[in-house]
Amino acid sequence: MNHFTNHYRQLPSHFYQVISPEPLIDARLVHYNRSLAAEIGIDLNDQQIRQLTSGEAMPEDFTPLAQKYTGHQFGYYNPDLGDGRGLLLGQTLHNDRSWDLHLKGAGMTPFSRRGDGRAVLRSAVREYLIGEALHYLNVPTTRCLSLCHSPEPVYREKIENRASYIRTAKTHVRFGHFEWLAEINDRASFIQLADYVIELVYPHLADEPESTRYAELLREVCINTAQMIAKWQAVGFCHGVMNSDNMSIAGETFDFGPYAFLDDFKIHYICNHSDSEGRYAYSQQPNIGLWNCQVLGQAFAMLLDSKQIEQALDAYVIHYNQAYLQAMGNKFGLADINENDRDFIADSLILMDQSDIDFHHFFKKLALLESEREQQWNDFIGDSKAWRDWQQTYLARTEKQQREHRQRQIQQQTVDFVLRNHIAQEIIENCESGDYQLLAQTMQWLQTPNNPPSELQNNYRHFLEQPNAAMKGIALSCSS
Ligand SMILES: Nc1ncnc2c1ncn2[C@@H]1O[C@H](COP(=O)(O)OP(=O)(O)OP(=O)(O)O)[C@@H](O)[C@H]1O
Repeated sequence: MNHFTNHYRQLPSHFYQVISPEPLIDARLVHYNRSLAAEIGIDLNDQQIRQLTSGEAMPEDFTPLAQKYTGHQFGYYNPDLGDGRGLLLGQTLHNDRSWDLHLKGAGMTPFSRRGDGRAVLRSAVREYLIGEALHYLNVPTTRCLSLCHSPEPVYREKIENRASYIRTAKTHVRFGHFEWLAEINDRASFIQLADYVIELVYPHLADEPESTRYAELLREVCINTAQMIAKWQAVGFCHGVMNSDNMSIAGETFDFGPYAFLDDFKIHYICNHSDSEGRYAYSQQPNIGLWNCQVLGQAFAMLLDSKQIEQALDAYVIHYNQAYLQAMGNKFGLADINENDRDFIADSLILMDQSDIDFHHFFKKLALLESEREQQWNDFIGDSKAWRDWQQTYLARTEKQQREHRQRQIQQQTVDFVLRNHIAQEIIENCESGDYQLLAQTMQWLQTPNNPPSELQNNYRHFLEQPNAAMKGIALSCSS
């Protein structure tokens, strides 16, 4: 039995505008994420979820509303943001937990500015897939529950099909919500929002005295953000649009732009074609995470002194560095990971960058090094002095480790099925032609990225191999 509500409505009324979604015409249900539905206690049937996702009908306990927020986009403050094409329907309550349900592509709102309030199938499918991919890679993330497709034309750079989808998150409160309340100097509302976030996401802080509660909140948000970004780096995920309105206060990966997983390892890889200066390049993600936390810290100056803010930002740096070292050390199969390994990891990545080596395949082959199949490693890495030297360093670093342990450790971190852009593109094209089968299969396959089922290995071998040059860098436009 579902328990729906919309507790965001407890907050002051200038936080949102209540709006009805604009239903999709002739909407078809593309997919219903039943494993997520089971986790969060949703027992709607196919017809009900189609009606909800298309905006045709919804349980009466929901109150769709567009949230007001602001944020820094590409480094510049934009005061005019808010949900321009999505509505927070409300929450489902299950096992003493609350999950936001947000309908994206729901039509125009007072925050639409020059936009049409719509989402297109292409970007909807991409967001749908990546939430699952990251979730099963153990990266905190928002995920999608259901997706609808309509033949209604929507103009982007060409005519596309309209779509709408339900996104779930611990909360849809973004860094930008707090930036907005600081900008309008609304201290009382700021405290209300901070307490709302604590109750929902950081309930262990609820009993802290006021003098430390909000400092702790900022510190924990910084730590969660740092740990999330360390995981992005380790799985080779590039977000693409790390604007502060796209940063979740819960530390979940949120609002994916033209994201990508790395193919050939390029430290400064830029997945967003609009990002001409590489602000959001792979190498920049940790620093931009800190930059966004600084922006959030400035907003929290409403309640905190500069020392408290500095401590929170210091916590970001400390926790990022710890989490990154641990995750990358694991990836290289190192035991007793310590500070000395930091240079080894950095040097290894520089060499990979110079050698045009596929990020994911590198680790797969590394697991074979020193085994009876070592030839495969040599064939993969090629015969160069730089790599022979590297191999010596690596073998010296790992010589006291049991070979089987090291291999198992690497294999546990190695991803065989990576949601590369060419895979997403093939699925999008199938969906656009009305065939949703491959999307459904992929949603299954993403659940075991380290252990691809034989069906995937037999029928979609090109999903598991390094993409060829033609498939690399598929130009995925930023317009969504
Ligand atoms: N087609 C559109 N119509 C109206 N507003 C839009 C449209 N596309 C984006 N926006 C608005 O522009 C701003 C930035 O867009 P961005 O792409 O970061 O968000 P989004 O993907 O639309 O939504 P979310 O952040 O909830 O995932 C947001 O305020 C968003 O609502």
